[in-house]
Amino acid sequence: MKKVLIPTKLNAVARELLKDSGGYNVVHDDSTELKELAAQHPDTYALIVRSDKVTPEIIDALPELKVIVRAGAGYNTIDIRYARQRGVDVMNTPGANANAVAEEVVTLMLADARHVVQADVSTREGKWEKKTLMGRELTGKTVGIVGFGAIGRLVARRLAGFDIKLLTYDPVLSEDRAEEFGAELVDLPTLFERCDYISLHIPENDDTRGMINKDLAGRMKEGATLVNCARAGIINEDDLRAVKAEKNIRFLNDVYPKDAAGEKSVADIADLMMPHLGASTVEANYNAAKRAADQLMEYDEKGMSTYIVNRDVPEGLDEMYADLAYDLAHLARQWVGARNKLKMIETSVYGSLKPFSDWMIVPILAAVSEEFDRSMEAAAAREYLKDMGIDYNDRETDDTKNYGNTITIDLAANVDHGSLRRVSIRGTVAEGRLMISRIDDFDKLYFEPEGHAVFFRYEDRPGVLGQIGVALADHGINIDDVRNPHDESGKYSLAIMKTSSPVDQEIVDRIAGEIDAPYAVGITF
Ligand SMILES: NC(=O)C1=CN([C@@H]2O[C@H](COP(=O)(O)OP(=O)(O)OC[C@H]3O[C@@H](n4cnc5c(N)ncnc54)[C@H](O)[C@@H]3O)[C@@H](O)[C@H]2O)C=CC1
Ligand SMILES: O=C(O)CCC(=O)C(=O)O
Repeated sequence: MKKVLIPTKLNAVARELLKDSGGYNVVHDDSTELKELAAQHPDTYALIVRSDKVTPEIIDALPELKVIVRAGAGYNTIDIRYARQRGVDVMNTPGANANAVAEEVVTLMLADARHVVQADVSTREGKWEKKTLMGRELTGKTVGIVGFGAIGRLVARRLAGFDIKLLTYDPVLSEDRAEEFGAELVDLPTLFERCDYISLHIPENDDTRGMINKDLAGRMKEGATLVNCARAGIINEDDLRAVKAEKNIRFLNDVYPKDAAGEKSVADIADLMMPHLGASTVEANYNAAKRAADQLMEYDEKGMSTYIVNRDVPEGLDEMYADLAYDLAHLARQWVGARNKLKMIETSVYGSLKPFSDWMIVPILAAVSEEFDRSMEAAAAREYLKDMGIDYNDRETDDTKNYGNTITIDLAANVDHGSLRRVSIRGTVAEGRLMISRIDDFDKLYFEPEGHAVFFRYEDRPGVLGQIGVALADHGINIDDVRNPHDESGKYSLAIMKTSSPVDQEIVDRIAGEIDAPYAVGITF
């Protein structure tokens, strides 16, 4: 029998379903530390967790481990890359607890607007504070939802009865799809400027960490409300602190860097705090537990699952080329504007990579869309592109061009006034290193996508490189490497500089303004 370890408070339905199937020996213990349980049960085959941290140490302590099921949505607490290295599949149960979070968001908004917590305390104290506890109505307000996935969409539906004006921002959402939910698709700064309530429903990852920064918080309307029932890391807490008092912003919060008792660093800026209760309803706990057990049994029956979030590269493909596709697409995405709506992806795959051209959409999509992970499947990627209204074309390629094993990725995205911004980037692997060989008309670049870099495309003239160098130095940023090719016409130059530290896009944009560079990107590979 396969041993399943459930080291967390999870509805008993998971345990019962697995036991009843006759194939599993289930250890369900929510009072012992996971580390200790791992030491006691080294023969564990499957681990079912909630927000429990699954570190390399835990994975190493379980040599028989084959699968980890996250009974929930966010898997930022599981080291999925290390799990992959160890041949461990990781699944989540997307959507299973979405309604619970959506209801929590509405609860927080109303509770704050009507001072429910203070009113209860003061009335119990014998006070009668009708004047000071004057509330506000949610009806008719403008609400912005950042991240229009399972939870974001349910928040929209649950709030529909309040006759709100709904705005949303999600880089992979089409206008038509947003409209189906009665939402207007806008860019992130617009959403922050126009909304009375803003609710965050995005995953925490390398791209979203610290995303809610001084610039965005500073755009909020006086007295507007920010709700975070997603993950703590997506807000730059100090930036929010800096603008909160000045703008009289309300901040309603469910999530923290660590799921544990103790002082909370946001306590001084949060107007309402919950101990990560978003998914803590009887219904959600049941749904997520049942889904975890069902998915595990289905995985064992079929030997695979569409819910795996850390799938591997196909057999025969050198993983470096998957990394290359990812890096090329990552740069292309920044080039066309990370927040601009993507309209088209085209690829040309040459040489021995051709048999994998179909699959390459997986790392490409993972690089351009937060909703997609490199571990997902090509069929899911194509479904996803259709859903999002993104045209995808894997072009026929001609090997007589002698490009060797190269990949070209073209992206096009809508810019503000409805026109398209396009870029074409080609790369290869040489001497065991990833190489970017071409960006649009700038050829023979042989640039290694590693560390931090800035790119500026400008009309060629003397002195520009110096100007950029001085501007970076003003911010304490050192330049480690410089390329400065001209395009075929000789009219334009591309400054590529590797930098000692990341360069905020805000700084990049400022320098771009100074040197009149319409295309300017700061990136970390
Ligand atoms: N407080 C709680 O107890 C819970 C919190 N969560 C958190 O909520 C997050 C969202 O959950 P779901 O809606 O179920 O996930 P989901 O995967 O269905 O939706 C996430 C959405 O965010 C979008 N997105 C990704 N990056 C973005 C960006 N930079 N800007 C705007 N949109 C972006 C994606 O395109 C996607 O549509 C989870 O990742 C998890 O961290 C989830 C469940 C419970
Ligand atoms: O299981 C929980 O209580 C946390 C849920 C959550 O944050 C998630 O599903 O991402």
